[in-house]
Amino acid sequence: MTANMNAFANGAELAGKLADKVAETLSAAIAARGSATIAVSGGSTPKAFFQALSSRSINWSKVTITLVDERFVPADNPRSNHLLVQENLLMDKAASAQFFPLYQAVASVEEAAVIATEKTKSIGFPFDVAILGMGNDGHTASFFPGGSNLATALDPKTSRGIITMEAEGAGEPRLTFTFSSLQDARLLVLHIEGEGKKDVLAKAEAPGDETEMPIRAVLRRAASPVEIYWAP
Ligand SMILES: O=C1O[C@H](COP(=O)(O)O)[C@@H](O)[C@H](O)[C@H]1O
Repeated sequence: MTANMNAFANGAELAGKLADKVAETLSAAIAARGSATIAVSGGSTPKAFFQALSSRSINWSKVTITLVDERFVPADNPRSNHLLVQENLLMDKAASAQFFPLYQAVASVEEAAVIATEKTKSIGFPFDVAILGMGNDGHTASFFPGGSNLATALDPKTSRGIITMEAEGAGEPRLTFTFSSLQDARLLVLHIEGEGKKDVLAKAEAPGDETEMPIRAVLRRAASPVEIYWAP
């Protein structure tokens, strides 16, 4: 599909403009369908964007937020994506939004994936907004190079929902929405910052195997145009 580059002078400008675009999209979804859904990423990049978004005046009580992916750790773990969202997005005006976590307090990550899929069944057909990040290894969501379930996660025939992923670069076992769940979001954003990530993106845009840089699946095959938000 197409990818559009939206470049900004710095991270603060990007955070504000992306928050405006997302707030506008969520409001339009509420006006059209009575509710709105958004799946967000974790990691180190989205903090300022989350804080900016939480200040936007939209009808947050009609918004459901979930995660694109999560580590199999409880929400009080410093590496939890839930914790990042809790501390930076589910506050201020956005405190009234509903949040669906992917982590479940059960014995195995496989069991958690089944429960999370069931609990998120009512959202994301498609998501109104999905915000993806990208690691320096070309992973997005928890689609890691060498990941245990990578082929299944990227297969367009794999149904919507959450599957598990284990990979050397992933740390803990992961829970991730599948490619089919994310690629048709009404607003599909790839949010990256820094010159290093720009270089990784250029490499991903060059010919090569999707399994080496799984972000390629999104750049090449997403049904929705990919809006790239980048700042140095
Ligand atoms: O592991 C993860 O990393 C990516 C990228 O994170 P960043 O720290 O390089 O911004 C993130 O998109 C994903 O949600 C997260 O689980």
